[in-house]
Amino acid sequence: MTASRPDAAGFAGRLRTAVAERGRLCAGIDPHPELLEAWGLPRSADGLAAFTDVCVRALGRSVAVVKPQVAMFEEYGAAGLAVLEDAVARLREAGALTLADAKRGDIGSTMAAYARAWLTDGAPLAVDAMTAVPYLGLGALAPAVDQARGTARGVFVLARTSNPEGRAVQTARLTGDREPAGDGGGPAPGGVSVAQSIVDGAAGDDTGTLGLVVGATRAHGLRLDGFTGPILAPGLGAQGASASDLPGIFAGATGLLIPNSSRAILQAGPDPDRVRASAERTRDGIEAVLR
Ligand SMILES: O=c1ccn([C@@H]2O[C@H](COP(=O)(O)O)[C@@H](O)[C@H]2O)c(=O)[nH]1
Repeated sequence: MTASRPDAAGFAGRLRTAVAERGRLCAGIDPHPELLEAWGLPRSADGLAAFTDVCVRALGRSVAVVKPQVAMFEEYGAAGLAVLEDAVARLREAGALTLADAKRGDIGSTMAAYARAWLTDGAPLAVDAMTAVPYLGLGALAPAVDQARGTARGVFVLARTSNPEGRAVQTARLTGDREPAGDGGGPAPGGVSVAQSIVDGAAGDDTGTLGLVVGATRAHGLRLDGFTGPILAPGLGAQGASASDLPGIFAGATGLLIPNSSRAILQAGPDPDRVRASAERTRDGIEAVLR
C-alpha cells in the first residue's frame, strides 16, 4: 500500500503511515511572486509551472504531506489550476499525501460541490485532504466531512490560526445567549472561546477524518487533550515559530501533530536537491523535539 491510497484505516491511518515512513512535516508549495523572482522565474503561468515542478521533484518522494497554497495557483487562472492539477497527480504518484490549502467554507449545498471538486475519486483536483473554514458553522461542513470519511480523506478545520489578526474572533467567548427565534438551534455553550468550540465540535469525530489547524506561532490557550485527530500547525520558519516551540505550545495535545513550513523551506531553491535537504532538516528538527 502506498501512503496516498485510500484504505480501511481512514485518513488518520493513512497519515500515520506516511509519518511513520517519512517523518512529521507538511511542506508547503507557496509560489509567492518574491520566490519566483528569487528563483529567476517569470511571474507567469510558465514561471509557476517551473517553480511547481521543482517543488514536486524536491518534496514528492521525501515529505509526508505536501500542501499547495491554492490561492497562489488561482492567481494564474485556468493555467494555474492546470499546474496544480498536474502537481497533485505527480505528488500522489510519488507517495506524498496532498493537502489543498483552499480554506473553503459555505452553506451545506455548496460544501457538497467543494467535496465533489476536492475530495472525490477521479475529480481533476482530488487531493487527500483540504482546509476548511468553520465560520458558517461546523455542521455546514458536513457534506465535505462525510465525503472525506467515505473516501479515507481528511478535512482540516481552522480553529486558532497562526496570524495575529485571528485573535479577536477566535478567542471571543460564546455567551450562551439564544439566537433569534427560527435559527433552529438551542443555546450556544457558555463561556468557551469560538476556537475551543471548534476543537470540541471536531472532537466528536472519532474517525480521524476531521483535523484541526492550530498555529505554532504563539500560545493558543486551547484544551486539545480531548481531540484525537490530526493537528496541522503552520507558522514554522517565516512566521517566526521554531521546532523548539512545539513541545510547549502543544503540551497536552493528543492528536498527531503535523507542523507546516513553506517559505523557509522554499528559500533554499531553485535547486531541487537543496529544497529537499532544507525540508529534511526541518523535519529532522521537528522529530528531534517531538519524540
Ligand atoms: O493559520 C494558518 C493557516 C494556514 N496557513 C497557511 O500555511 C502556509 C504558511 O506558509 P509560511 O511560508 O510557512 O508562512 C501559508 O500557505 C498560509 O496560508 C497559515 O500560515 N496559518
